[in-house]
Amino acid sequence: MRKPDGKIVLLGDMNVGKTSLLQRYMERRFPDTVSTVGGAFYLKQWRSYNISIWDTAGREQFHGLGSMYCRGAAAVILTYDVNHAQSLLELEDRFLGLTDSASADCLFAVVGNKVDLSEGAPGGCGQGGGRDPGQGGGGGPAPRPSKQVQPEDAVAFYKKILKYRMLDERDVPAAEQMCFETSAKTGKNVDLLFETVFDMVVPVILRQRAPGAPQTVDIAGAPPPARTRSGCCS
Ligand SMILES: Nc1nc2c(ncn2[C@@H]2O[C@H](COP(=O)(O)OP(=O)(O)OP(=O)(O)O)[C@@H](O)[C@H]2O)c(=O)[nH]1
Ligand SMILES: [Mg+2]
Repeated sequence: MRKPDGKIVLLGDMNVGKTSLLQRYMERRFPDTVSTVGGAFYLKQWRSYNISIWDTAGREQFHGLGSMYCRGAAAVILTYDVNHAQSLLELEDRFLGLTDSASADCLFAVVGNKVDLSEGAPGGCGQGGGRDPGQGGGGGPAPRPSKQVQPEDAVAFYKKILKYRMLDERDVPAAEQMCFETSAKTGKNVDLLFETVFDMVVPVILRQRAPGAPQTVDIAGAPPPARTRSGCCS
């Protein structure tokens, strides 16, 4: 098997729909999923490039693996559930630090999944939460959760990522281009998400391959990340 030319990693809390998004894109379906153990990857041929896409486990017990999966990544897709505000906060608190091992010019996409659940919901009702509503219990239709995270919250988080990575807004794709709202269930914006990221990752791959390009730092034996990064998003 040919070695992948570049790597994309999906990160995010458990149950936000990382595996479902990947399966929707790669297999064109929305099957039942089980919570991911460790990680798994798909290979995608995009133009003449071979891209690996890594699905990681959101469960806390696998957290330590995250930075290993991110090592040398050309893009990271940070995923939350639009009906569960805590899942966006978790990206900042738990997952962003894992990207220290990614490529220096790694791209970031911020993805709010499960928009189908709150579409048409009357404002202010429901509790949101990480689990899908309507899975048994009670009679009659389950109330729709209210959408807890708005696009501007995702844009604000994207800007925090840039600050954390010490990147200038002028040197990276605009927040509006890299923040998506998706539904793995209906397929909404799923192709747009992955194909935008693939297109943007190609120049990163080319830069990584260019003669004289700085090589990805192997952090296996490296000291902890620079102090200046810790806590700058809070
Ligand atoms: N309604 C709806 N449900 C979704 C969507 N995406 C995922 N789900 C459901 O949410 C649950 C969790 O989905 P997964 O894809 O397994 O979540 P995950 O982020 O991979 O979770 P971990 O592997 O534990 O980190 C499953 O019951 C999915 O069917 C979506 O877009 N809409
Ligand atoms: Mg999963």
